[in-house]
Amino acid sequence: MRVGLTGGVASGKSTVSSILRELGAVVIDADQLAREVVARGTPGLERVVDAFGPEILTPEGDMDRAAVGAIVFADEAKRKVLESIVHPLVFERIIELEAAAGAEDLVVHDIPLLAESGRADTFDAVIVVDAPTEVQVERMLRDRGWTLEDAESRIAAQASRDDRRAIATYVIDNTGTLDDLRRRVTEVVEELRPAATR
Ligand SMILES: CC(C)(COP(=O)(O)OP(=O)(O)OC[C@H]1O[C@@H](n2cnc3c(N)ncnc32)[C@H](O)[C@@H]1O)[C@@H](O)C(=O)NCCC(=O)NCCS
Ligand SMILES: Nc1ncnc2c1ncn2[C@@H]1O[C@H](COP(=O)(O)OP(=O)(O)OP(=O)(O)O)[C@@H](O)[C@H]1O
Repeated sequence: MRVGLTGGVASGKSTVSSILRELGAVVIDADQLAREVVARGTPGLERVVDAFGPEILTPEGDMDRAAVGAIVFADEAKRKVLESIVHPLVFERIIELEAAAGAEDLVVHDIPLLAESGRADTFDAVIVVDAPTEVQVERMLRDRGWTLEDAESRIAAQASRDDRRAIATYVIDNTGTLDDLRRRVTEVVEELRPAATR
């Protein structure tokens, strides 16, 4: 069974992914793949440098993620350029990893931009991690050291909460404690598992 997992920035997707892994799911993480395809020395990074200039490299030759983030979350056209390089490479890797998963596995695709992609209906079910905007902002400021402007520009670059909830088979509300979250994720997996073995 293939399940899409999405949620706004800092809604708690990665936390839900780790709980799902502990519960035995195979998780394919688009954010992680988006890092791998532009790792030091890759053709992907070369294309990003061609588009954005060598100033987006650190002295060690890695992509300076904070610098690229500052550029693309302030300018939609530049964000589209970056996405046009990174997304097809991520998509290729997703296909490869999916082919390697067992037919009986619960395969969860953690895709931050699933609502934006128009691909939600290619999954057997979609889990949306949901938290009010104020909670997302509070977590970004508290845990990532971002400024209010950084936080708001990422939220502005994403689909609305309503757009995400509209594609959900299951909404996981993440306004409570981590224990509440774990309970809710376990409940959703219990509902998914019988469907997976049918
Ligand atoms: C701009 C980059 C370099 C910033 O890196 P940084 O380490 O600060 O953030 P990270 O990659 O960990 O992403 C954190 C969160 O930001 C949000 N985000 C990332 N890219 C985008 C985007 N293109 N549009 C909207 N939100 C985004 C997501 O909620 C994501 O979970 C990086 O996010 C990137 O390469 N983005 C383009 C690729 C992409 O679209 N990735 C998202 C899904 S594949
Ligand atoms: N229920 C919760 N209570 C308190 N903190 C939480 C809760 N859920 C998640 N967090 C914290 O909020 C932050 C954001 O969570 P997480 O990294 O899982 O979000 P994300 O949706 O994966 O973010 P991104 O879109 O940036 O990848 C993390 O520091 C995480 O530990």
